[in-house]
Parts: sequence; structure tokens; C-alpha cells
Amino acid sequence: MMTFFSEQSFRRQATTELYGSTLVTPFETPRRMEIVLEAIERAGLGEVRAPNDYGLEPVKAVHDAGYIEFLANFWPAWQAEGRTGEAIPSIWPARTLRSDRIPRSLGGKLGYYALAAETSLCEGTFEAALASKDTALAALEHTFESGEPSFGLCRPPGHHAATDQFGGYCFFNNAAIAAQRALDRGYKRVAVLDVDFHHGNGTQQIFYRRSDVFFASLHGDPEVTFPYYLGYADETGEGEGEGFTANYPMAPKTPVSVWMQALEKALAQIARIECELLIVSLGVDIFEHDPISTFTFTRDDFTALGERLADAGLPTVFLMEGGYAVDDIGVNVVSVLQGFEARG
Ligand SMILES: NCCCCCC(=O)NO
Ligand SMILES: [Zn+2]
Repeated sequence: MMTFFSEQSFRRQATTELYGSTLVTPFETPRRMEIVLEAIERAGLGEVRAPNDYGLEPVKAVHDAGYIEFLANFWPAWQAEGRTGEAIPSIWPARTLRSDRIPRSLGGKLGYYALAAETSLCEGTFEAALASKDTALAALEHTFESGEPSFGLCRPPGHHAATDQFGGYCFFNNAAIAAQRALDRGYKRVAVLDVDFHHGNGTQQIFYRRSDVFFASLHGDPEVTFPYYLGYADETGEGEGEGFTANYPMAPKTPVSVWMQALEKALAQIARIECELLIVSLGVDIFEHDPISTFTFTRDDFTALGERLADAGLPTVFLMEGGYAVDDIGVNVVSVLQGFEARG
């Protein structure tokens, strides 16, 4: 299987994450990529290729122009204000405040465009986010041209990024950008299947009122799991998009057998509505030893997941999302991809 990866993803070297009430070294570390690349090499999965630069048009097709401009200009503006250290939002247009006006203050803009406080903005974030969407687009283009499956080793991840909000370690929604590109290239309907432990709130929000992208997510119950405020089973789409969103929230420690039953339901829907392409938001934080998650996948379960996805019989693009058990992330990712290939 062809892998795409950009060294530019190392441009983001954040040093702070708000975790509970302390600032910690971010769980989403550059080391994650090195471990996955080593595992790909060791497994002989296939070539690793740098992506082309696809420019900003594919980003503008999904994200708000003001948001893109905010991310592009933030760090120089933050430094010009004499701010030292990384930027973490501390005020939001929360429910009792207005969100129809964007403040002039940089701190005000920071909260306006953020959905969560754990994710800092730092030097190189915008450049890494651009490289990550290029990685996703390169994987999509490869599958489009060859019909072969591909893997976009995306960093930073993307599925929490909404039209005009960053958070959950995400800035541009790589899966949404790839899905839109697939439609632009002629696919009639695309499925985005999100297997990350956390609900892909951004991907859902972007396509919620559309019927050309079917979004299905299996994730930790938002009653007790980030992002908390989206991902319930009663969210099934709106307007033309009614029936084109499917959420399968599950309790902490849900047995993998139950998780696989939810997967069957999602795949049955994908087959029923005749999706022509499958984009998998591949978060391996469903691993039993993930430090910030509470599902129970073993390495063999990841292999079984890959096998089952192959049986869906669709052109498939895998895009890296979460996964923070750094020592195991490589074997877990490769187990999915090799399981897929062995069956494909
Ligand atoms: N406490 C913040 C949790 C961020 C979750 C990031 C992630 O893995 N999303 O898929
Ligand atoms: Zn996650």
C-alpha cells in the first residue's frame, strides 16, 4: 500500500497542552509519525511518498475564508504583540454570549475560532496543517488514479476541525478536504467512516446538511467523552442531509465484539446508499492501552478491522487521525493496513 507523508508535518512542535488543570507535553507528538514510519518500513508495507502542494483552493472548498486567514496570520500577529509562549484560548462565544461578531482582539479571535482549549497554537502550526491536507489529497489522488488503497499519514489530524474552528489537535479537516476533492473529481457519493475513539464532530458539521457525503462515526459516548457536545445517535443529518449521518456512541470499555456490530451497521448503510469511495478516519486511539481513551482494541482487533474494511469492496483511502500509545501506534496502524491488504 502506498503511504503519503510530509516532513513539513514536523513544523508543529507544540510544547503545551491543557490537560485537566495542568499544562503537559502534548499527546499528539511528532514522535508518533516516526514510530508509524518505522513500522511501515519494518513491515515492508510499501513506498512512502511526499505529497504535492495542492494549494489553498481545496481548503477554501471546505473551510471559512476568515478562519483560514486567522490560522495563516495568527502566529506572526501573536509575536508582534510581544506575546511569549504558545497561544491557548481562554474565552469563547459561549452560550450566554454573542457569536455573530468577531472581536478585533487576537485573544478574542482565538476563542472565536477555537472549539476547545487543550490545543495550543504555535510556530509552524499553519504550515504543518497545510502539509497534512496535502498528504490527504495525495492519498486521495493516488486512489482515484489507480483504484488502489492508500494511506495518508496526516499530522496534525483533522476530524475535529469544523468549517471555522480548530481543536482536539485538529486545524484543517483532512478527511473533509479529501472527500470534497473526490466529489470534484467525479465521485457521486463518498463515505467517511470515522473509527477514531473520539467523535468526528468537524466532519459531521461540514457535511451535516448534504447527501453527497455519508458520515458514520463509532466513538466514545459524548455523555462522558470529548468532544461531549456532538456525536449522539439522534444526530442523523438535516434537510437534504437527513439520513446521511450515523453515529454509534459506545460506553467506555465496550467489548470489541459490540464495536464490530456497530461497524456492520455502518458498513451496511454505506453499501445501501451506494457510496463509491470509502475514506477512513483512522484513529487508533481505540487501542486498549491508549492513555486518553477507554476502548479495548488489541493489535489483532486492528488486523480484523482492516480485513473487514477490505470486504466492503470499495476504493479506500485511510487518513491518520488520533492514537497516543506512542510505542504501539506503529504496529496498530500497520495491522489495519496489512489486514486490509491481505484481504483485498
Ligand atoms: N482532552 C482533549 C482530547 C482531544 C482528543 C483528540 C483526539 O484524539 N481526537 O480524535
Ligand atoms: Zn481521537
